[in-house]
Amino acid sequence: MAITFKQVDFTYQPGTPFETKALTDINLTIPDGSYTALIGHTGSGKSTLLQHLNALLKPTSGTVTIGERVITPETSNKDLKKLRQHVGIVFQFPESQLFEETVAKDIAFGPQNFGVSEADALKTAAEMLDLVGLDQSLLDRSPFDLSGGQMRRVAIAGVLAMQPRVLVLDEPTAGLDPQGRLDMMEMFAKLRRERDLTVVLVTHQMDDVANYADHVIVMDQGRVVKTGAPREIFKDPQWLVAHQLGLPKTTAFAQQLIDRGWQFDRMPLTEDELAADLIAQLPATAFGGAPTDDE
Ligand SMILES: Nc1ncnc2c1ncn2[C@@H]1O[C@H](COP(=O)(O)OP(=O)(O)OP(=O)(O)O)[C@@H](O)[C@H]1O
Repeated sequence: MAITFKQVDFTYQPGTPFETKALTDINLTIPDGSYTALIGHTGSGKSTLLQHLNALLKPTSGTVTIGERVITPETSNKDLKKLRQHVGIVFQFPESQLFEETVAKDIAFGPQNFGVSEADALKTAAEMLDLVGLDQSLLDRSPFDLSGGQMRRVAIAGVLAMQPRVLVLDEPTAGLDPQGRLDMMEMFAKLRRERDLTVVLVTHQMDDVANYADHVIVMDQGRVVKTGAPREIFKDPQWLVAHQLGLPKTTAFAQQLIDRGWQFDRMPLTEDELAADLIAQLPATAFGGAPTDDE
């Protein structure tokens, strides 16, 4: 499901001494089926933009088109249920929103709220638990007895239980250890493949952008300052620094080599790409020479 912003402005608390303009003239498209990363330094407007993706916030001016649905400043708060079902948002630290006495009930809560029978919602809960890589034996446990990583997966299962077509992730790996982060990111990649989802990832982790995203939106001071494929975004390290953004580790390493006279046909983004480029440039003897027929 594609999402398009046209000339969107958003102001918090307009007409008060606390008035803050958070979005200015946003024009962008999140392509259907894309894995879009939304990046920008603190306060650039990412969370504000994210809340427009399912009309939790409505533009102060301009339009947001989500699939067939057009949201304008005049859109009523009624009748947004379907939209909220289609666009599932996993907020930061989603485990803080768990509240039911069992994992199964917590995951089933959303569908039941949308009129699904208890039996069907519990069946969905079991399927979703599987989808997020947790064992069925957890269904009857209290969510508060689980580890932090498991709790987060349960919260994500609750969002997936609504069968969204767009999954929005706000810093989903915050607070996890490196292995937990990798597992979580791999889980989203698998979910996207298996469920044909459009994914929107808000992140400060440039490695995740390089490894997973196919489309990037860069924000600065409430404006979109660049959009493009990761390779396009990361090819200009000075521009990134000027916008207080880092480079993926692999790209930063390649940049150091470039500064020492190495050349790359393309800026390597992932470890695999860097390894392939380095091997191609090193003399075969560096690896003990190419095997001969005698060996
Ligand atoms: N509820 C609010 N009321 C008033 N101003 C707000 C509110 N939420 C955010 N802002 C302001 O809007 C601007 C954009 O903030 P936003 O949280 O969208 O940025 P962000 O890029 O998500 O930041 P971070 O990376 O720290 O999460 C900032 O100037 C912020 O202070």
